[in-house]
Amino acid sequence: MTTTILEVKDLKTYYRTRLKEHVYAVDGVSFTLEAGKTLGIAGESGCGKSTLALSLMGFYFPPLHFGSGSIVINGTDIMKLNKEQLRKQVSGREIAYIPQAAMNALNPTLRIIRFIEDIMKEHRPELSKQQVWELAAERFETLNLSTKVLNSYPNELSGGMKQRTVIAISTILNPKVLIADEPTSALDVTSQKAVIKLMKELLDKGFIQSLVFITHELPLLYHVTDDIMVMYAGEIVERGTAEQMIFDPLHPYTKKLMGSIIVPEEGMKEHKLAAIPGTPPNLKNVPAGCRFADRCAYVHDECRQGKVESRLEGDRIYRCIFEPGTLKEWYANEPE
Ligand SMILES: Nc1ncnc2c1ncn2[C@@H]1O[C@H](COP(=O)(O)OP(=O)(O)OP(=O)(O)O)[C@@H](O)[C@H]1O
Repeated sequence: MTTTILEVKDLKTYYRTRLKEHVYAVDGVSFTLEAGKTLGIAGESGCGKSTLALSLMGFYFPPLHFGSGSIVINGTDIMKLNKEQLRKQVSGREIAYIPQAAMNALNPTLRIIRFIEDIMKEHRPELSKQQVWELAAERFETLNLSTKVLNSYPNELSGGMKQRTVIAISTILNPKVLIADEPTSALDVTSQKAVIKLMKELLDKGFIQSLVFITHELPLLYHVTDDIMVMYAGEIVERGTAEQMIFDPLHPYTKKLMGSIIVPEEGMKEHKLAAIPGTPPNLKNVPAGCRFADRCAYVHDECRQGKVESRLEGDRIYRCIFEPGTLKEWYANEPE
């Protein structure tokens, strides 16, 4: 039996700029995440991935605003909670977020244990300092991280160790969902592997129940996640298993994104996002029809006529007016 941990329905969030313009960064996003599953989110820069992560955490601080929709975590619609309830009951406990470059944001004047003490002061005030130390040491040992780290200052740690430490701290309360935003970028390959191993261990040991992994490193998603969701201009344009999305994409944008990864043998080539000609639309004023139309090699007049809704194809979802058979025929006839 599968248990749904996170259910997002038609979520719309936006930035209000100083000029009072609205940037519709998350524009009608719906998806679910089951216990034990990992979900990758891919897409070019500016497509709304980080804003989606912030929105799922309930981090609505100007200029980011909630528009509409629901975010149900473990049965609770967090948008029905007030800020205080969100901070105490949800953040870190139900869902934890590791933002981009989080490891560089650690206060350099504090020892690592202090960050854990601060979390516990808020969430487990009954614990003594000694008990917090024991709890932290046990967690670090279980995750094969040296307990010496707890007495270190952030700048005494290597980049990879700092990132693993941030992950261990962020998951100390056993959140149901961990959202990691580009957790391996800026790390060398060995450290990337160690970070991914750590996240898998967190899942295997039940310290987290599901993982959302945001990255540009598409080969990483293939190895790390069960499913991949592709975002374009604030919308989900396709979701499927990692295998389907990489080797058998339906949406022309996914096809372009995954285009450079076509090596089915042992592992994958270490390719980054293939550059796609053109730029995503301005999210202050998105086109009425398909948002990818201006950059799509298969665009037809119908693509620009009205909003394109998501379609269900078997167990996958995609947002294009054309049938899978038509798209696949076009792709098959494409010159290599
Ligand atoms: N503080 C802000 N004020 C106004 N617009 C913003 C703000 N932060 C982000 N945006 C806009 O929101 C949109 C989505 O940005 P977001 O950072 O979520 O994209 P992303 O896919 O995570 O990109 P990246 O991979 O570069 O982090 C972009 O158009 C961006 O310019």
